[in-house]
Amino acid sequence: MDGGQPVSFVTAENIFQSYGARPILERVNVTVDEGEFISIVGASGCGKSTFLRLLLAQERPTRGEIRIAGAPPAVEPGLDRGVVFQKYSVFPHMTVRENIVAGESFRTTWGVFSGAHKKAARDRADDTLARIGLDHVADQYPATLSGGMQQRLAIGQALAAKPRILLLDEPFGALDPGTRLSMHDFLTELRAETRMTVFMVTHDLEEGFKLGDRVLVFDKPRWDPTDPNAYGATITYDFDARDGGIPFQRIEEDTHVLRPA
Ligand SMILES: Nc1ncnc2c1ncn2[C@@H]1O[C@H](COP(=O)(O)OP(=O)(O)OP(=O)(O)O)[C@@H](O)[C@H]1O
Repeated sequence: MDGGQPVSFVTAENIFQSYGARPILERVNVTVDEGEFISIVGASGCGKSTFLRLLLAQERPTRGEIRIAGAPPAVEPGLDRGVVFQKYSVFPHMTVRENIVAGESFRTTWGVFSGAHKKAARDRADDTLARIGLDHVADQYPATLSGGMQQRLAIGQALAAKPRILLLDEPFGALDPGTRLSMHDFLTELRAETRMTVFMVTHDLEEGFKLGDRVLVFDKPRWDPTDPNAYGATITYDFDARDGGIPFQRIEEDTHVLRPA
């Protein structure tokens, strides 16, 4: 913040991304303020996860530039950006507590703690586990936890490194509706505490509007029926979703983004 005004934190400027000759994203432009929660929706295969990978610097765009706090995103994982996927975000061979310690250790030079640092890291991990309601299963392995608990662990692990940006790729997609709702509350609380910037890909428009400050719709503005892969997707709508945003039904009518691909 600068004099009370939000300052652009993440910027995507004229991003194009192609795999071989196939365009996936084209002319993606967006500016995000620190602390905003950005939901990303769009048809399957339109490049939502690709956009997250660009933010993570796992890939470089074919054209255009991503900037985080004024600089290209660092290639090292886990320093300023934490990531959670629908599945497989935690280490199955580590206990719950070890997973949290591992999340924080991404901030260290070598990715490991030693001596007194290790003990302090375990204590901090126990605080985090109490915070996310998993202290009673600290010594268990992830496979023994429910889906909701595993995703809470994954989010706790991603937050242990104190990232400024949290990237969520359909984090609740595999959970039953009740667990999903309690995860919404959990994420809302965590966000109020940390004021982190969040990008969340979801197939659930209601979830996107409920949690997001803005909902970005990725879609193909140009479409060749004889060659569906001829053009890439871009951000076709950028909805203000604060205070409930625009009603779900209207989005569906206006954009058709949820039509099956
Ligand atoms: N490394 C890659 N090489 C070639 N093609 C890729 C690569 N990664 C992704 N793709 C293709 O790019 C397209 C966009 O993929 P992406 O996963 O970003 O879409 P998405 O919108 O996240 O889809 P979904 O909603 O189904 O998860 C897909 O057709 C995918 O097959």
